[in-house]
Amino acid sequence: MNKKDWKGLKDTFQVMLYFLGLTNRVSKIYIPTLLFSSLFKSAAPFINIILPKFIIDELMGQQRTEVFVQLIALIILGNFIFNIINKWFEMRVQVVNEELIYGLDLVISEKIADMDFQNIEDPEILNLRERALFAIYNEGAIWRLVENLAVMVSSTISIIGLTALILTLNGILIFVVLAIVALNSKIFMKVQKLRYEAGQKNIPGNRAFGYFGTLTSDFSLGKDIRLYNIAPVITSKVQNFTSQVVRVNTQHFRTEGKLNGLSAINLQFQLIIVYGYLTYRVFKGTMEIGSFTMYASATNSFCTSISTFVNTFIEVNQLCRYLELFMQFEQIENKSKAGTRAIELSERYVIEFKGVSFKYPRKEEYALKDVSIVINQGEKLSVVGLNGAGKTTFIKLLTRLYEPTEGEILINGININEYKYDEYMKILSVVFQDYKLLAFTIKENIALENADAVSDDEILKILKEAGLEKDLAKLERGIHTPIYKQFDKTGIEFSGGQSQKLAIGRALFKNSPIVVLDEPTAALDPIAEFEIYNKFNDLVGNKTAIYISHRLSSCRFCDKIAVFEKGRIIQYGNHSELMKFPHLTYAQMYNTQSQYYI
Ligand SMILES: Nc1ncnc2c1ncn2[C@@H]1O[C@H](COP(=O)(O)OP(=O)(O)OP(=O)(O)O)[C@@H](O)[C@H]1O
Repeated sequence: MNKKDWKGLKDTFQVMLYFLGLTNRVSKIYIPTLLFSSLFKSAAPFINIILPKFIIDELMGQQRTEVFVQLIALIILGNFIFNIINKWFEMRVQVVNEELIYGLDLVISEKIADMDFQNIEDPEILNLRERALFAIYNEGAIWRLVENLAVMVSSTISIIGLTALILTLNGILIFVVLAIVALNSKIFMKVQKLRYEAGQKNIPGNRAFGYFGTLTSDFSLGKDIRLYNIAPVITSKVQNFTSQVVRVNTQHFRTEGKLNGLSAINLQFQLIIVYGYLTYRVFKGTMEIGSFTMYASATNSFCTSISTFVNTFIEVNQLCRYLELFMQFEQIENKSKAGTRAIELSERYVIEFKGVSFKYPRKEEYALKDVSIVINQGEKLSVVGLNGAGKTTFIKLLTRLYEPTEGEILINGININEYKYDEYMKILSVVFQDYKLLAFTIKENIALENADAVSDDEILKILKEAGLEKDLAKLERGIHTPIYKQFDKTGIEFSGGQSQKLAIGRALFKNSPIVVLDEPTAALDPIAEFEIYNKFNDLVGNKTAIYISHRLSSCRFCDKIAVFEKGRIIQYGNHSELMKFPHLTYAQMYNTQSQYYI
């Protein structure tokens, strides 16, 4: 074995240990169940190897009926008991398998939900995730690994027992079998390599199937699919990918078939040698028929066990290559949650951006450049600017979805990254433009994890403040009405404006000292917008509030306005201060919009 082989073996063991640990974390009984099942399986075949020898010896020798009947009864009873216990083990293995699969699903979902947001958008990490999940879901790599390890244990036990048995006859037979197995293992390795290569070639095709599969079941795309007649485009793309996958698989299975045929021929050679030798011994009179049967079947079982062991080991090695990707994915560091400082609960939270610049991952240009601003406790700040000016990015940094490339963001003089992530999230209520409602009831959408602990009246009060009172009055089940129809056909589909009010209600319910609304009124009609803004100062009270809006009329409610352009703050002040400069951006934007209102 050269240095590279040793390293490969070391990596394989590392991956194996990692996944055994992970499996044990997910299900404590999985490994013991599989292990006992394998131990049992490896011991049982000995009944059918050793007992027939005594039956044949008896038939060829003294032919005592009672001994013959006893031996037959023993073999039947032995097999009966073995089968019953084996079935029980199979059933248990199936149950624990399910438990493991669900548990691993949960581990993967938690990892994805817990990942730094910027990683979710990073194409390299997306690619790694894709390949890691492909190994788990399409290749079933984790459970195959554990199952294979159990098979290796059971075949090792069989090999030890059978070697002892065969050595009582002729040690050379063992070498004959080993030589054939070595030859067939080479073939098996080649088959595995081809399978891996075919799998890798099929990844783009499988990814496309996954994508197109979700397209057709994505309810939100239903309208576009019908109105733009997208279905034929999807079908033709799927057909393209199908023929690509079929081409790769046809070529692969053709080669695999030839190699498997070669391996079958090798096995015939082994049979000829073993049976030839045993027959020679019988003819020479140095072996009885009973022993002939026992040794023939022991040598066959030895060959099967050793092939199983070697092939399983090769497969484990291959699986570890797949699983390494998952290991890398699971070990991606979670930087945004590294803070350890407790947030001091206070009435005052002063936010400060100090020379903050930011580039999105793998982007050359700055989305924010040298932004410095102080937002005092209770202040209402309006953030305005043209599309792409950097307004949402400003909020994404404040909410720790991304970290500044340069400069820092402070709250009460301390870098926000130092605060414990969960505690920091509690001081912020944010409604983004692309907020999402869930297929839960209205109450659950508002109160989320606290839904059971909160009274209906509290929720109704919030929804009234958010302007949804009249809409709720029309619903038979009120706040217990489910949204969307995924789980309940009487679920409702809110309009854009109603959904937005609900999302605002969710932010109000959170009752955090800092409220951020990123274009909160975009989907609202002018009357609802007027009502929300009129009421908003009351709703928000003395909380700090940051509003991003394209409707500049809303800025008049705010203490300060920050005008963004190309990632920089180019103007800052209140409405009347900024209107004093008619040739600058704010006044021009305001005047242009007000022309349309008049
Ligand atoms: N996830 C992202 N990855 C790469 N670039 C991005 C990403 N999100 C935004 N950008 C870029 O960063 C810049 C600022 O975008 P941002 O969304 O902050 O603008 P905005 O002022 O909120 O725009 P809008 O008014 O359209 O919502 C734009 O050039 C945009 O293309």
